Amino acid sequence: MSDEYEFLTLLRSRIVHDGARGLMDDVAVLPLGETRLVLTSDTIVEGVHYLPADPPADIGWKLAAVNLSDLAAKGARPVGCMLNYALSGDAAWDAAFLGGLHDMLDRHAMPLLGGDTVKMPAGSARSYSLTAMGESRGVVPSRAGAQAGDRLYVTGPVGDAGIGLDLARADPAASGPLVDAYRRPRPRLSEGMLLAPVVSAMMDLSDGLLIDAARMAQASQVAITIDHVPLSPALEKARGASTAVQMAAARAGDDYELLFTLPRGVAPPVRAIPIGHVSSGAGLTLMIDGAAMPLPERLGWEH
Ligand SMILES: Nc1ncnc2c1ncn2[C@@H]1O[C@H](COP(=O)(O)OP(=O)(O)OP(=O)(O)O)[C@@H](O)[C@H]1O
Ligand SMILES: Cc1ncc(C[n+]2csc(CCOP(=O)(O)O)c2C)c(N)n1
Ligand SMILES: [Mg+2]
Repeated sequence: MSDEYEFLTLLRSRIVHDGARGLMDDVAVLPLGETRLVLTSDTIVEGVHYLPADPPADIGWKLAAVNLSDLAAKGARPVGCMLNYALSGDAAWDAAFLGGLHDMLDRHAMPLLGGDTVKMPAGSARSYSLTAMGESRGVVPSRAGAQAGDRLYVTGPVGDAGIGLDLARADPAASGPLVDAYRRPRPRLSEGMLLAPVVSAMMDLSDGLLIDAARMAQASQVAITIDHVPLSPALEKARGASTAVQMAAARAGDDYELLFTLPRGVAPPVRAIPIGHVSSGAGLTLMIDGAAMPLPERLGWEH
């Protein structure tokens, strides 16, 4: 059991408010008059979520994108956010970070409303947090609604960011679509809004397809089978499409695509790739090229 899983289990035992969704979802949801407030908070840590040599504008972009992605997963419209910032000691670096943060926020009309600024002890790794608020006037899909018989989809291929991270680690000046997928993820907000009214369950892919699908199965109390690991042309060109490459892509994380289920016979209203199905029971099955694969001990990212 990971430290994170153990801590979340402890937190869950103390949760009493319905708005927390049992801490089994991407967000909290608070009814507010006619609408629902959708709340999420994500932190990125130097050396854990980004590389110290990553360009500051990309780090700011990524902080905004990972938070917006949780709103996308619930079909929420961004309404505002709060930033917790640790000064770098380099004013130009801080300005570039804010430039990238605002690039991403502006694309989705997300106003920055406030926050807090601190200084860290010299030499300590830095971390940045954003709390994002969205609103929804319709259904806010959860991870828990997948039903036996549903089909499983993803809004795009997985694994690009994982290879992008390897490339950026090897050469901080590396560029191209895979490095971009790692440094400049694109949260699927318009897709999420179109999907929210029709899906039975939805979440974003941050920790890896396998672990996130296993979480959806657990929250929905169903079994999920993945029979296709979708790879991008760029990834196939760089690494091929062997079983090992597909397995790595399914565990890599940082994808920020939407994973969702639809009743059989309902066509997705956005471009999406069918990757499996839901059945009664529990747990996750992975098929690659028609063969059931033993699941790796670690399905994805867990702290
Ligand atoms: N320190 C914490 N205090 C209270 N709730 C927490 C804490 N950490 C996580 N949670 C809650 O646990 C649930 C799962 O969180 P998790 O971070 O795994 O989801 P996520 O934000 O979708 O994932 P990711 O961080 O990979 O984007 C959410 O409801 C989240 O609000
Ligand atoms: C330098 C560096 N090393 C590894 C990774 C990969 N990674 C770290 S945490 C995480 C899941 C999301 O985190 P959380 O669940 O905390 O939101 C992923 C995919 C990275 N992005 N940067
Ligand atoms: Mg999420």
